[in-house]
Amino acid sequence: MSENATLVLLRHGESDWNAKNLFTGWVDVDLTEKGRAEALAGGQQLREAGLLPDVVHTSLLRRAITTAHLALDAVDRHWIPVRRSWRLNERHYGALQGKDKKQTLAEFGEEQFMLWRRSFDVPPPPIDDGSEFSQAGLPQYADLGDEMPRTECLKDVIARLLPYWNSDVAADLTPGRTVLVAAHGNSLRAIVKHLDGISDDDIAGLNIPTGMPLVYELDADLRPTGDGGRYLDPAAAAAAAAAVANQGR
Ligand SMILES: O=C(O)[C@H](O)COP(=O)(O)O
Repeated sequence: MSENATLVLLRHGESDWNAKNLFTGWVDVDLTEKGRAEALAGGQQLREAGLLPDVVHTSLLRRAITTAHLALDAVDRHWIPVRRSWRLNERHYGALQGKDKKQTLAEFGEEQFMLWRRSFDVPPPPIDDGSEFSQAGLPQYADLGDEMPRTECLKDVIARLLPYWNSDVAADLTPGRTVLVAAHGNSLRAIVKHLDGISDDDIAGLNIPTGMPLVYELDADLRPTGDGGRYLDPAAAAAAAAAVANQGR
């Protein structure tokens, strides 16, 4: 048995609002048919690579939960334990939730658009609790109290995600086991930044494609071995990540 643990990071398949090019954040939209197919394809990639998850962690958002279910169904691992946490949710996009990315770029210009979308520590304006795209009062977040975000930057995501990573995910990352984390573009950027030691400036250039497994072998200290994370289909992942980078243009 390997002395390493295997981590599989999987961003949800294309969502309804990904397809419409809308800022999504914590708005609980579903997958498109293309997104469902991406999730199944991600599971088939795991099967072909012989990667059989022993436990799965997801956010509380249906696009990640459904992606995990479809991918695990494709690899006959639908029966494994599942753990869910808001700490794996997508970055809360504040008052940008529901707004068109192209219109936002046109209205606020390149610098402000990129600051809100990809800077490390500049959050969008907070969302009003009365907004139709606010999550205030939803039962799944009832326990958050004052921790309930109204907007987040990537630094905020890292601060609320790492406690879960260091406790719940780390506890499952034992030698010889495979852990699937089905989450979101920015919560996975937070994990990759942590694992790869990417600087606060360089992280702006990292984009995660939908539905494509990113695999790490982690040592006993949960540090990546070898060359770090690897996509099972690197060429397709690079092309899809470039498309994510160009959203709004
Ligand atoms: O929440 C969203 O809008 C997307 O899932 C991530 O969007 P981004 O790639 O623009 O951060």
